[in-house]
Amino acid sequence: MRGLMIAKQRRGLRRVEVERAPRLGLLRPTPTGFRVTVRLHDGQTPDDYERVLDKLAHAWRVHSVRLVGWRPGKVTLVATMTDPLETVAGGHSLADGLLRVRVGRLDSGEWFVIDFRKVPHWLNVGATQSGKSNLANALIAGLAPQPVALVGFDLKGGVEFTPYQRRLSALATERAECARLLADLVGIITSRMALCRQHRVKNIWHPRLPEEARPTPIVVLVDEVAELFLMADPKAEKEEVAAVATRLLRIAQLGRAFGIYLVVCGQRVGSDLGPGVTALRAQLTGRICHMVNDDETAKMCLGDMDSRAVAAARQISADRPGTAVVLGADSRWHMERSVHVTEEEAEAAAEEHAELAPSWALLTGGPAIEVADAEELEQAVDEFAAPDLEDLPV
Ligand SMILES: Nc1ncnc2c1ncn2[C@@H]1O[C@H](COP(=O)(O)OP(=O)(O)OP(=O)(O)O)[C@@H](O)[C@H]1O
Repeated sequence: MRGLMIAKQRRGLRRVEVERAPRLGLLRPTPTGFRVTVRLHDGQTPDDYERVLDKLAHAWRVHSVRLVGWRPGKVTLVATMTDPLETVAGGHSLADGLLRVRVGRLDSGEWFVIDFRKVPHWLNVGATQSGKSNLANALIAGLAPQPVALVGFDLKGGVEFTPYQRRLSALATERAECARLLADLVGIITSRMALCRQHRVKNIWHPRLPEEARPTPIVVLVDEVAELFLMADPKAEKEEVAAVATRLLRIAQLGRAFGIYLVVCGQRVGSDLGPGVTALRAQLTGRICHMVNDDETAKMCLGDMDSRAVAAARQISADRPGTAVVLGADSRWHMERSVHVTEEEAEAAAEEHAELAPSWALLTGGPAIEVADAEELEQAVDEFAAPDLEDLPV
């Protein structure tokens, strides 16, 4: 490792960089390798370690080394002896508490948990055969036994989500149907707002809201999102696309507080699809980038947070489907591989828990509450809602 030293010269003092051995603390074993705290030399920062993790892995003869945390003057490194993503075993319950699903393993060996209450909306991107549907299967299998309503928007003509229909509260397979379901979902938000207002709480999870009044959380899975925005005949379709885009954006902006969560999957989410997609993408803070065909798509998915994340996504190989770069609750990026969940397994889970699917009528009817001032309520929705899509930057 490089450190800074003050070197004496004939005409004064000069700072020079020198190679210095890391000051390692005790090695503590983990299930997949070891963890160690390193004291930084004067002038070193955690970034100096981030830059040489590959070199450390070779020097220590381990599969990988990751920097998992730092305190002033110290960094903590985790070394993994073998590749934990080689195979990710299933065969256990994926549900991990309300609205939490253990969908895969991180390269640190820990579970990759999608926790909707921490990160409400997710973007799941990847080329064909990269593992997007497998991740959706894992989510369905993990959410099916939970008291959660599931809604499918399947723009592949229904081939993705129809097998799970008995556990879904609603399924839309065409854009016009999606527009109607989205309008219903905005209506659900409106009535949940009224409920929260009545109980003087800011969200449906507030302890002051009586348990019996707490509405069922809804997870909305959207497959092939580009199909919602592509227009063969802009003149005829513009209005419908704008309605879909505005409603989706409203749900993304307001959903968290009112228990509506989005998982948006697709091969492309580029701004070429229109300003609605750009605005929607900004609201989807959880990111999952499977193998993609170009840098642009990886950047669109992962943002410009860290060029190393984009480079890592571009290195995912086609013979490792289900592998992805993920960005979640801790705002750091990780390599992940999802648990392999076949369509048959997800379908079996959906069948087994079909009785947990609340009917759409029940969800849209909402609890019996008085809307004191419907006009004011509408106004509140508008206040939070999306700006005019025409005005959004592409
Ligand atoms: N984690 C995994 N482990 C092992 N195999 C996997 C994993 N994830 C996906 N696969 C396999 O890779 C193949 C492609 O996966 P999947 O259908 O999920 O990709 P996709 O991105 O949805 O593709 P498409 O867009 O073409 O529908 C499938 O045969 C699937 O079983």
